[in-house]
Amino acid sequence: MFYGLDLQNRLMLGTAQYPSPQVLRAAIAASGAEVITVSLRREGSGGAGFHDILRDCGCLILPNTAGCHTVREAVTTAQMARDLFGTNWIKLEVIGHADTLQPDPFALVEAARILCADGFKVFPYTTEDLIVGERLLAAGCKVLMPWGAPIGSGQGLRNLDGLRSMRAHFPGVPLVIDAGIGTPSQAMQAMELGFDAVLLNTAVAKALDPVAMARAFGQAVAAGRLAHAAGLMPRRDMAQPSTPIFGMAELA
Ligand SMILES: CC(=O)[C@@H](O)[C@H](O)COP(=O)(O)O
Repeated sequence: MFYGLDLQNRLMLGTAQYPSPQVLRAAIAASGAEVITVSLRREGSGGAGFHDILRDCGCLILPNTAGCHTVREAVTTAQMARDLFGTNWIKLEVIGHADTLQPDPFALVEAARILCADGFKVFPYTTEDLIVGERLLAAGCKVLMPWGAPIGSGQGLRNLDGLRSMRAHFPGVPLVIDAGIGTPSQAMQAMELGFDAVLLNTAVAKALDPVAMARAFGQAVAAGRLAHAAGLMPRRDMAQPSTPIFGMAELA
């Protein structure tokens, strides 16, 4: 549940960098996504076509504060987004470093505290750091969005151990892998690990065929979720025959 909302489709799709509004529209439909994220800047510069897509696609809009570097910027952007989109959902990004676009954990927690107190349902883009996660929950967040890898890098789940620990440490908290996913198999891996959803943008928008790629990601996320629910076999160091050995011919 994401702030009381259950989602059948666990792929959340970004809406930036598509070759055209038509391709964006078709990619959203092909992905099956029920939630799309929109930056306030993009909304402002997207034109009527973009606005129509947001209105007609039937998806929930998760506005984001992409590009914000300070608490003040992020909080103001979130408040403007609430007015513009008529939702109190906000994907909170407070960027701390220009090269890695990694979140500033201190500013993030502070902005989350202010926005939660103001009635927002905050989806904070964070790292896999457990203490920062604890602080975000204490600030009022009910969902955490750890990064897979730096935004736009396509590196996948870069700190697998850290993400596994995070999943184990916050068993009841919806965790969404956000950013850095480059291939459908990486998205599937996140879901197999028990993450609740995957948010991505660049891998679809910059594909040669974004519509086909959106479909591939939708299917991968669904398959990973199904596999996790089905119970994956434990890994073993040594071989174990999968065919029973009784009944073998005895050679005298
Ligand atoms: C669109 C958005 O919110 C991005 O900031 C997000 O984190 C996606 O990252 P990728 O583009 O790496 O998928």
